[in-house]
Amino acid sequence: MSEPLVEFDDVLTRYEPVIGLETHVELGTESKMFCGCTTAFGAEPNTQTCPVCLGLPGSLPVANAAAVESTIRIGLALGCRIASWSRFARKNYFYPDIPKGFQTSQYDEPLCTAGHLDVEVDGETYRVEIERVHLEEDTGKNLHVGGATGRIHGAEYSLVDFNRAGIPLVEIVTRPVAGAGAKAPEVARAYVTELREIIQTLGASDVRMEQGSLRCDVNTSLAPVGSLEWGTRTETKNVNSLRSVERAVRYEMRRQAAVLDAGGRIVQETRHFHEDTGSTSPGRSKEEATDYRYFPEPDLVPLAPDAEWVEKLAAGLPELPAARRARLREEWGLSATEMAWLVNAGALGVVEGTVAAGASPADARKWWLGELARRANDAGVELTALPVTPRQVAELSALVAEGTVNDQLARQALDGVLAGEGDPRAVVESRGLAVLGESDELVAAVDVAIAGAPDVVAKVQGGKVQALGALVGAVMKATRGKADAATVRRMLEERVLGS
Ligand SMILES: Nc1ncnc2c1ncn2[C@@H]1O[C@H](COP(=O)(O)OP(=O)(O)OP(=O)(O)O)[C@@H](O)[C@H]1O
Ligand SMILES: [Mg+2]
Ligand SMILES: [Mg+2]
Repeated sequence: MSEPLVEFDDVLTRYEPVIGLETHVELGTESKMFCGCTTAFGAEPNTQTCPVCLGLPGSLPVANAAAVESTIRIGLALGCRIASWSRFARKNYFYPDIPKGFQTSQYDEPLCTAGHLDVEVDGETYRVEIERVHLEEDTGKNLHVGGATGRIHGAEYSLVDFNRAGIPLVEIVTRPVAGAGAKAPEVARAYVTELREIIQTLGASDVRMEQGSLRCDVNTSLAPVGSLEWGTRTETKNVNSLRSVERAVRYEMRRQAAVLDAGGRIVQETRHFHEDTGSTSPGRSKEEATDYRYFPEPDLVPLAPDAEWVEKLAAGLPELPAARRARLREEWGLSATEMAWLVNAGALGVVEGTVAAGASPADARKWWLGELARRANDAGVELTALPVTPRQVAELSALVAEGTVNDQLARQALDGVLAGEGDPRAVVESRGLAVLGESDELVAAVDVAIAGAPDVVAKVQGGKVQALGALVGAVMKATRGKADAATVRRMLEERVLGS
């Protein structure tokens, strides 16, 4: 189904976009949220269930302390206020993948509230306010089988796998973000990117979007420029790549503008994102919170994290990505653009590894942002996909620093490394790339150059010292770049000028 779309730039002439992100993260705890079943991914369907996560009558849940701890740490990393008293609630709705007929979630008493996350897009900082971070449980998975199309409506029957039901799920909800204008799609993506990196740094989840351990619902609305009221949002569900987050916002902006231009109204609904076309299509019209008949979960005691524990968790937080980037920029002397480029290339780790393996930050930066970036670009691959390790790059720069090779020979050694010939030192050996010292071979080459150019020698001796360059060049050529130019120059001076 193709819908009318307004050109992206054209949208901004009449409308202001507002975005909001709900991110669900499956926590990497050993066991499920309210029972002892394992959370391991990829097992045979329905082999990781018990009466609690199947919602059998009479079974009683117990909250997983490790999941509560992870949620608080995520809240702390986002600068949230941590509640001293918090409760679970039942979110009632009927769907085959929720065995209990309700999802145990948090409603008006979440664990964490009022945080923020700053993200950078094209050198501008955007503050994304966090409304709340709460703990809930994941649903099971419906599998639609058979039928002409294999899709939900064409399926002959559906199966349900409850292995995922009850896995701890943290939901991080932003407040509406206005004022990003044309950058709204990129701000949405930058936010999810940064959030994902924070959670990864905390070790709270493996945050694999393609496996669904991090999933994003992307809310988008448009309001006429200058309007005091926000427009009606649509909610694009379960967007499962960073690129898709950006595309979903972009598409919804263009689609909604066309609806509004034609005098239509946006209905509050969920929408599905289609990777292949980058478009969205309608899902179900959205329940209001009242439709869920939320009420406090009677089977679980309230959570009351004590202040001392929360303080201890705060003190134990690792260095977060933004702080790490700021520190490395300082230590490595990178410009903001260089840092942004490295982050984008996912290459912070390889540069860090090169420094850790003994290279100076200046050398590590020179190799990765210079020669290696060029090679990756020429080969049309990611920088980190080049078949060279940080340790090998450090070895290359050590070979240059100790004078075994010059820059040109080092690049030839890199050729060998990339061709799979082994470590740099081994390649220097096997390809015979070491710089020539004041060896018999070099003395001979110097003598040949002098004998072959009496006119140049006469010029130099007559006072035109700069003419010596021609002789240096001849020696370098004769030794195929393996000589050290400064050594050659000194040897020539000794012989021609007797100094
Ligand atoms: N006018 C708007 N335009 C864009 N985003 C909005 C707008 N109003 C609210 N939002 C965003 O929509 C999201 C709503 O998420 P929230 O979890 O509060 O409710 P929900 O989507 O109705 O519930 P559920 O968790 O059941 O999906 C928030 O991120 C919020 O910032
Ligand atoms: Mg939602
Ligand atoms: Mg939500």
